[in-house]
Amino acid sequence: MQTMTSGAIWGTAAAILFLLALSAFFSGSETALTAASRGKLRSQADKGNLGARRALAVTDDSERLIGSVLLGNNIVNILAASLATALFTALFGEGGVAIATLVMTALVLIFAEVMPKTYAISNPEAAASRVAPVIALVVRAFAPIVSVVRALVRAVLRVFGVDIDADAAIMSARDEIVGVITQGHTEGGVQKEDRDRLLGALDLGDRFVEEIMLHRSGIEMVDVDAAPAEILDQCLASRHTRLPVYEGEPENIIGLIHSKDMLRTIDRLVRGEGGGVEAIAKFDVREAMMEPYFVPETTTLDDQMREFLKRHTHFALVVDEYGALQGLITLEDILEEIVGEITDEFDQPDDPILTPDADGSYLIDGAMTIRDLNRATDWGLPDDEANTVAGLVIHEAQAIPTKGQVFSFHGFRFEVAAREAHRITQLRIRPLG
Ligand SMILES: Nc1ncnc2c1ncn2[C@@H]1O[C@H](COP(=O)(O)OP(=O)(O)OP(=O)(O)O)[C@@H](O)[C@H]1O
Ligand SMILES: [Mg+2]
Repeated sequence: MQTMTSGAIWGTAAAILFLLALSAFFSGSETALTAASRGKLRSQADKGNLGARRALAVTDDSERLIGSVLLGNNIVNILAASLATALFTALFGEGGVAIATLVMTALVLIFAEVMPKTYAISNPEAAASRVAPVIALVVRAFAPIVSVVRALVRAVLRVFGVDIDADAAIMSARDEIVGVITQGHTEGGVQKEDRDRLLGALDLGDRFVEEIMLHRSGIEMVDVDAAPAEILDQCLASRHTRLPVYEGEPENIIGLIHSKDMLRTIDRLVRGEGGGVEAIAKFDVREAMMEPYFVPETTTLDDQMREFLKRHTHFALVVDEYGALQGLITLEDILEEIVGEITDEFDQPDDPILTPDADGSYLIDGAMTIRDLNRATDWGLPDDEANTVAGLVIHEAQAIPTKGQVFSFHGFRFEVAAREAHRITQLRIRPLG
């Protein structure tokens, strides 16, 4: 049996308590730093909170942070247990090991684990900001050891055929959100309308202007050289508020006329000096029009929406990489991807309401986009190969099918109902089984 002087006994007891306090610090820090919301820390850091900024920096490499904190925690726990064993063996002889195990388990569990972690979880951001400066030092001091540990772990796992790809395991926040939303699909959690809105908003960053723009063939525009009365008639007849102005050929857009600007200019001419109704003939669309706004067709919907909001405009002309006119897009078109069809007093809904025929099949316009169809019917047709329903059938058939041809794929039966020249204009679609 070893003996200890009473000084050594008190010294060892004090060291054990000190190590327990350190252990509590590590446990609490681990919980605080992993549970703290990075969003909240970011907003506090932006307001000038130095601790929050440090907490963000230290959690940046979470693998290194966890490695360092666990290393520190284990060193102090094991050292404390060893000291306790020595102390209790000196005091009680053979039974010391058992007593040390009991006492240390209780002390570590209560004071060095549960208590600090419970405290940290009650307000993780504040706790993280407070411990971050010290933990940053610990991480720096332990960096070499943690790197060695990390390499060892990987080497051993590789022996067992497990290859660690640090990035592969990490699910992006977006994927996680999509998972939660679509999970509701099967469990009846998130309603279809809410789901469509949420997924639509999440998808804006992955989708491009060219997918939803109105094709150039459908743009209503005015000829700058047309007679004033003709331009006025055209604006009055149009359902739209803004009409592009072209010169020479329709691809050559030189401006954009807003009905209100036109009204204002004509009002000035008619009611102004030497006015009268005849003065309308003096109307010059060049004077009333504004600069057109051109955007590349490869802009994401997310970027385009921000750009519209920033520029305080709603209307853009879409061009390809050579600057050739492709179509037009408005803010409303992008918002429709989130909330579904928007119509005003003059709009005509372009999404027909789909009603199935008696046999459960739908007659669908070939130009309808797959997304709109999926949205209207709650089907899951893939939209990565083609934009429109006709495009999907052509892609799958590897040819332009003739009227009456039938295909089955993706769990649906497609029948070509009408074809004009090289376009499939109508399809009859029915879910199989
Ligand atoms: N000159 C145009 N030619 C063809 N389609 C247009 C034209 N202007 C707008 N659109 C289409 O009309 C729909 C409604 O768009 P938006 O509400 O921005 O235009 P608006 O109703 O003419 O104008 P506002 O609502 O500002 O009075 C969109 O789908 C857009 O693509
Ligand atoms: Mg409108």
